[in-house]
Amino acid sequence: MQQSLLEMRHVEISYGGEPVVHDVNLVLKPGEILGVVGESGSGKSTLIKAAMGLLGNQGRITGGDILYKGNSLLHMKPEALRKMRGPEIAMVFQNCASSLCPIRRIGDQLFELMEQHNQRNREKVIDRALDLFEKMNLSDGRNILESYPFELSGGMNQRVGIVMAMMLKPALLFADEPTSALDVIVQAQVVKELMKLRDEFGTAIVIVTHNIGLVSYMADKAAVMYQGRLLEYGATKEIISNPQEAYTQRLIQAVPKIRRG
Ligand SMILES: Nc1ncnc2c1ncn2[C@@H]1O[C@H](COP(=O)(O)OP(=O)(O)OP(=O)(O)O)[C@@H](O)[C@H]1O
Repeated sequence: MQQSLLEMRHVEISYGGEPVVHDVNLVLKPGEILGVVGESGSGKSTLIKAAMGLLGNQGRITGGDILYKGNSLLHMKPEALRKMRGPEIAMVFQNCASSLCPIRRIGDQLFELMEQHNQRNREKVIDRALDLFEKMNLSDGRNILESYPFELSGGMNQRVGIVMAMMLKPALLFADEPTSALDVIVQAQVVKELMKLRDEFGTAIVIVTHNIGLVSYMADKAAVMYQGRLLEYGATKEIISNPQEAYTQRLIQAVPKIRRG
């Protein structure tokens, strides 16, 4: 049987001692896409922050365990966890531009990132970046490397953020609302490009979104969160075609349908 890449077992997460995520159980296999959907405050981002070791001072995993490739992340030293971020587990945020330094060229930021992981061969770094830019439909990669973030559009910066996250070939990519700041046409393009990355590199993706339509389109598995609990979890097709919970039914019904004629 294929080993799971990420597993959450009865996970409880608290801020300031107050539990906000309760008893979450999930399994993600290599190359799978999991869509985590739910309303604001339901705990979606908290789940992925916990797996990245980025809960901050107030946040703690207060119950259960999170395993990556069979190893507990809870018992990992902060330094080991830091080393995993990038080459093993990477993250894309809602607004990648804000995590880029506005006054430094994209290329310099890329080299710095790679240097932190002991990859100092500039030619190799450029080759990898240009290849990824192309996969993300950014045709003029060399020009982008020379650009500052403010010179690029929101969609371009978002793609740059995804390229940055993919530079170290992570096995797992967390994407927290990666397209919600973009207009709908660019959203659709970025989603397709994310799926292409999964197909080409076998990267598993956990995508957090409010949009169950997006989950239906791209995710193999779906997790519906409500008030810190996993309300429904399973194969996306099953959940969309046969939702068990009234909340999931409402989410599906709320997706606008376009009728012509
Ligand atoms: N740093 C923090 N300190 C205290 N409470 C927090 C903190 N971050 C999140 N919370 C609380 O944890 C709960 C879950 O929040 P979380 O951000 O994970 O939800 P979410 O589903 O990702 O929401 P959104 O879609 O708005 O991003 C909420 O009640 C929120 O107020």
